[in-house]
Amino acid sequence: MPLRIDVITIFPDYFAPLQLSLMGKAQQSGLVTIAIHDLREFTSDRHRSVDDTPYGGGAGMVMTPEPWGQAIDAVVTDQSTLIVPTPAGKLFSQPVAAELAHSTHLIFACGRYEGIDQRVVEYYRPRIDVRELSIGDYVLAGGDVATLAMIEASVRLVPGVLGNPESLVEESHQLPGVEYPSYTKPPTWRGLDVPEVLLSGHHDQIARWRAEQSTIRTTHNRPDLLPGS
Ligand SMILES: CC(C)N1CCN(Cc2ccc(Cn3ccc4ccc(-c5n[nH]c(N)c5C#N)cc43)cc2)CC1
Repeated sequence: MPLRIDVITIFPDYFAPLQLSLMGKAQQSGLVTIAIHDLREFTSDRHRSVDDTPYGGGAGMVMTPEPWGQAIDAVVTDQSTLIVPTPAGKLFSQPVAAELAHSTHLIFACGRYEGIDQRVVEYYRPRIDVRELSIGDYVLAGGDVATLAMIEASVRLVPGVLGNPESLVEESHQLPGVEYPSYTKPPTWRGLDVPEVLLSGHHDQIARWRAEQSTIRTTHNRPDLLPGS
């Protein structure tokens, strides 16, 4: 049963990259099907409007609920998970990507402006799994880029999508922290040599060196990922 993904957005062209590379191959192989829907196709007024002023005042505009209700109703099943990207969401992570990779049907609601009327989440929450997710503590102009990131992170974990599942095995067994530095040919480049140990063929020494390098990089770049932090 392929993973089905429906993306609802006012900028369908944002998702053209999903036809390329690994995501494109995943679709061609039938492991994943991805459909992009223009929210404005679900409006009923002449101007195809999707936003209005916020109740209670405040800056900007809020996306009105009805087009979202029409669009989600057009694709939803009882197996659906509705993902709503938002700065206020729970943090998206590799474990969440693994959960999404094993879903049956994902619907991504890509908001813009100041967000989507909260009643959309309130309406679907009693009916299907609804997840408000954020990809990080910085502010984007909408949910489209976040959706691209979450789709790529999740789809690469769908069994059969990655040509070399070995890289997933290594990724999953990796010690907490960031990965070690990687090198390839040539052995010397602009006077810089590949670390000698990597050319030695001593796999135990290579593994030890890589673990040390991971710890050094994690300590420097991501001390929050160190064990016990
Ligand atoms: C007081 C009141 C008027 N302010 C109202 C706006 N608040 C913050 C605010 C700022 C910008 C946007 C733009 N936007 C629209 C839909 C949407 C979806 C995701 C994201 C998003 N940003 N960063 C992430 N990691 C995200 C994810 N995932 C951003 C989105 C939405 C929301 C700040 C408070």
